Amino acid sequence: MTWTDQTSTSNDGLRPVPVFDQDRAERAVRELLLACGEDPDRDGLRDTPARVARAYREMFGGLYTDPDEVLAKTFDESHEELVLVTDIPMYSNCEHHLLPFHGVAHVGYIPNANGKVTGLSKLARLVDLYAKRPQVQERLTSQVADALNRKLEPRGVIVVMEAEHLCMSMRGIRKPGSLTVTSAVRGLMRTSATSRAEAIELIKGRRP
Ligand SMILES: Nc1nc2c(ncn2[C@@H]2O[C@H](COP(=O)(O)OP(=O)(O)OP(=O)(O)O)[C@@H](O)[C@H]2O)c(=O)[nH]1
Ligand SMILES: [Zn+2]
Repeated sequence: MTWTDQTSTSNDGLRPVPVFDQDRAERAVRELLLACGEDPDRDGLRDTPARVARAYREMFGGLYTDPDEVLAKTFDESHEELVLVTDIPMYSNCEHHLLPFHGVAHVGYIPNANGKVTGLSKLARLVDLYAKRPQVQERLTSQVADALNRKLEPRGVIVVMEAEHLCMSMRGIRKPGSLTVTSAVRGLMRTSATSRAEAIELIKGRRP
């Protein structure tokens, strides 16, 4: 496991996790049900540990994929102005409560003078990949921006995410509908107020 941003370790905190351990996850879910006072052998729960484990394998699937592969293919296109994909649906899980946060991501970049651009779907793939990890929204936002910055060497990058955190809606402080907005800007998007304002205007402007 060599990719640069991979920081996950196994449960013992020592080794990187190369693959999802289905058996271990099933045992853990069974333990959790027992800890809650449930009977994991009753009809409705019998298949639940396996199901939950499979769901986690899918939801944390981004731990097992190299983000640089997503951006491996680039095109030479002489476009040196903003490329922006807005409203990319985003589902992640907060690493504090393992509860979902979900919303939309807006991802934009200004290609460099060589016009190195990537396929539009790759921006959404990148959001997906990083979202499918135990996350905090700030890190998710930065990781998408940093991956684009590293691989495309663009003149600027902007990533904005808006999400509702279920750990704030269905439990704890219980504020359904509250939105957390995070942004990460790199290069020209950080240094040029005009470039940043143009991108933010386009992100905001699509709303009625
Ligand atoms: N900064 C940040 N905080 C998050 C994110 N997702 C969840 N949290 C917060 O993580 C914090 C964890 O706080 P703790 O005090 O350790 O846990 P807690 O007792 O369950 O906190 P409450 O949610 O306030 O009940 C909470 O304030 C959550 O709102 C995130 O993506 N970014
Ligand atoms: Zn949380």
